[in-house]
Amino acid sequence: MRAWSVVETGAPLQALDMPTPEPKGSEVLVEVTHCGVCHSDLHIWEGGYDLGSRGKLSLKDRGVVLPLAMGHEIAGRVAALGPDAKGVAVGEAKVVYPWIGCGKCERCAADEDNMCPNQARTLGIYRNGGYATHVLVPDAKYLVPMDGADPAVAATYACSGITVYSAIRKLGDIPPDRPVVLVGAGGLGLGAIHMLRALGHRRIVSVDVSAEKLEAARKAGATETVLAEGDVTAAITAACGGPALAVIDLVNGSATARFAFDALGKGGTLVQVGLFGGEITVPLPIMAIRALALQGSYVGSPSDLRAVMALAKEGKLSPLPVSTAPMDQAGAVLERLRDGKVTGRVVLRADAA
Ligand SMILES: NC(=O)c1ccc[n+]([C@@H]2O[C@H](COP(=O)([O-])OP(=O)(O)OC[C@H]3O[C@@H](n4cnc5c(N)ncnc54)[C@H](O)[C@@H]3O)[C@@H](O)[C@H]2O)c1
Ligand SMILES: [Zn+2]
Ligand SMILES: [Zn+2]
Repeated sequence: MRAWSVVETGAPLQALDMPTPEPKGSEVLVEVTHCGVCHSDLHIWEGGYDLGSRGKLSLKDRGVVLPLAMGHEIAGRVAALGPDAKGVAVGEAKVVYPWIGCGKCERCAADEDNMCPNQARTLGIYRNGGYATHVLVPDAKYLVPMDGADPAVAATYACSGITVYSAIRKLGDIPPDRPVVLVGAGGLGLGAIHMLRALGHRRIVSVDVSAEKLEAARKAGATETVLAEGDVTAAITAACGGPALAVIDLVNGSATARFAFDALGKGGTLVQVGLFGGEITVPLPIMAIRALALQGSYVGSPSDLRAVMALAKEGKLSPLPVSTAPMDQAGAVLERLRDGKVTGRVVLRADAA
């Protein structure tokens, strides 16, 4: 097999040839057909997270070992089965749930792998992922049937789809006409617009630094857009017709979290999803007096992936704008994403490499 791998932080990816793994026990070998390029891959490639005054969370701190084939938005076909693999057959088209936990703890037993304290089996971060011709999946239960979906779009549900689905649910019960503010109109941001619409929301305020991204947000169904310059808090308040009660920050850097927090009105919730990094300080009496909630959100569960695939199958979820590129162009795609030149998602195609 071949894996387009990070060998050194920030250096070009290298195509490494290695023996194709033979699945043991309940493992399943999947031949990758598609893999989305997520901004989280960029954070890995660039070497870690910015923790503001606490410095940096490096790959070493996170336990990420190089060389690594990144890629956690994987679609493919079952290529080989371990002797104990059940409920799956060679040749079947699947989306891979990559946020795999230890498989032994209470959270994993409750179908909450993304909340497992030990994520050592997560594909594309701690184990080789989908920037490769093949990926080894620990168990067939992490494979969701493609069910006739476009694999290039369905691949994106494994991260951006479930991430926005899970983040929206953390806002609680919001009436369909109450505005939901989305900071960032990239892969996740456009996905979140489609998801909000699929869930019946009618007012969506999209905020981004790029006029071009805001144009894409309007096409996707945002009802208001705010260019993130000048007094962004005031612009968000104006777009909402008052202080915001529901904000999802899909960038979550020092600047965006600041204006997102400041835009919150009484009883408002800010869900923090992005990993751009940095920090904000919050005035504690304001938190209390306004009864505000700050809530982090990390990807989604295996059942979230099944729920998102079902929404798509019912025709409720418009597909994220996806363009494809050959797998061997992964490094160039990462550079375009870093430079803000990607609208929607780029999905790598293994057969085109
Ligand atoms: N918490 C999670 O579970 C989770 C899951 C997936 C991705 N992420 C993170 O979410 C973030 C977004 O991922 P993506 O794939 O959508 O990235 P992307 O590069 O496709 O989109 C980022 C968007 O943010 C905009 N932006 C950048 N700086 C901004 C600013 N200061 N103000 C307003 N807009 C700004 C960009 O113009 C772009 O449209 C990344 O940090 C990624 O790592 C988190
Ligand atoms: Zn991702
Ligand atoms: Zn676990």
